[in-house]
Amino acid sequence: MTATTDRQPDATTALMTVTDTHVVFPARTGGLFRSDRVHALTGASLTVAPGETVGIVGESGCGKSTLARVLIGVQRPTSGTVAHRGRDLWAMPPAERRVTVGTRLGMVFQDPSTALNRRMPIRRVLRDPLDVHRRGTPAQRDERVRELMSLVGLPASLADALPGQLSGGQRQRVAIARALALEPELLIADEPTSALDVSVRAQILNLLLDLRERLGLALVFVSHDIQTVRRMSDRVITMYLGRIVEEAPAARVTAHARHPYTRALFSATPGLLDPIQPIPLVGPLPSAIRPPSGCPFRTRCWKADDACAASMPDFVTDERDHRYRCHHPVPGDESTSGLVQQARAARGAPSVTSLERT
Ligand SMILES: Nc1ncnc2c1ncn2[C@@H]1O[C@H](COP(=O)(O)OP(=O)(O)OP(=O)(O)O)[C@@H](O)[C@H]1O
Repeated sequence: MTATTDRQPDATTALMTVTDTHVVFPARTGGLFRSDRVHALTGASLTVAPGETVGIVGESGCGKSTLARVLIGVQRPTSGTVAHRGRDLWAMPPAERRVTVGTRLGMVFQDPSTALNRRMPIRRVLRDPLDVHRRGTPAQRDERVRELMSLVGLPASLADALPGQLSGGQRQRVAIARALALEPELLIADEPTSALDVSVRAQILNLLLDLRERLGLALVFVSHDIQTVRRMSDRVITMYLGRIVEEAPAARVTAHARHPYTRALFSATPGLLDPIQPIPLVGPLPSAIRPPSGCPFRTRCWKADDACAASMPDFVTDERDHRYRCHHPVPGDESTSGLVQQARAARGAPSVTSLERT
């Protein structure tokens, strides 16, 4: 087992390499002072290899979307670097960055209704990126539009329809087809099904899985739906208050997660662990404007002590490429019921709350 300040990515094999990135925003709401700043991302590092699927989980406001936007090159980090195949996106000439971001990286958003121009027929929605990046002849672009519609399971008869004439599921298929138009290497899906009816969610997830296989895409998947993240991903990243606190192979993250926050998050997901009892935590997520000193999870953690207030520990990486940063990691074989009892004993059952069920 090794202690590292963070993963040292291999830039020759990684598709995307994010190194020690911070994103700080001026506070929109909740700030007491005009000078208040939101620490949306703090020291985040990760790599995405070609063809792999990385899931990102964490409560609302933990920085998942900010990390996704940094990865896709639409959010410039306040500090730190983000590189595509070893080349720093923000050190590139702007024209080269626009081409890299526009053609190699694709993004699918939560709500297809707002992501698509309501006045553009589907044919134009899909042709637009091909026109902007001057791909092929006009006839080849028309052919590519037909190909894309078929790829995502949309009938050719919908080519002249407006987004408003389609169902939510069909609109999300259009958004996925548009993201794939220029054959990106990486697709980032930020809550791609949460605005859809439950009945079509599985179809869209299966479509993403199918496209991943057929096109050899890398996928970064952000969701509150932990079951789905686990099913879709090779690796799962847990974020808490702007920090990556754990990264584990998907098979190990459920019952063998080492960070207390990951265990609490998964225990609050119905049907994932046995018993179904959530690990009780104290209070709500602290403000990202004034995060707690040391480990930001310490204010809610049943294991916290003075060491946790004093410093954020370095990452420890085990032989399974499972990394976590915690002064008091959960033993890998500790049962959830044991953790529930420990948390109750440490805090006193009546005063504790559990994470919101996601
Ligand atoms: N443009 C912005 N200006 C100011 N604060 C922002 C901005 N974007 C995000 N934030 C803040 O940064 C923090 C992280 O937000 P982010 O959207 O990345 O979290 P998230 O985990 O994706 O949340 P959710 O699951 O609700 O989408 C939050 O406190 C949020 O309010």
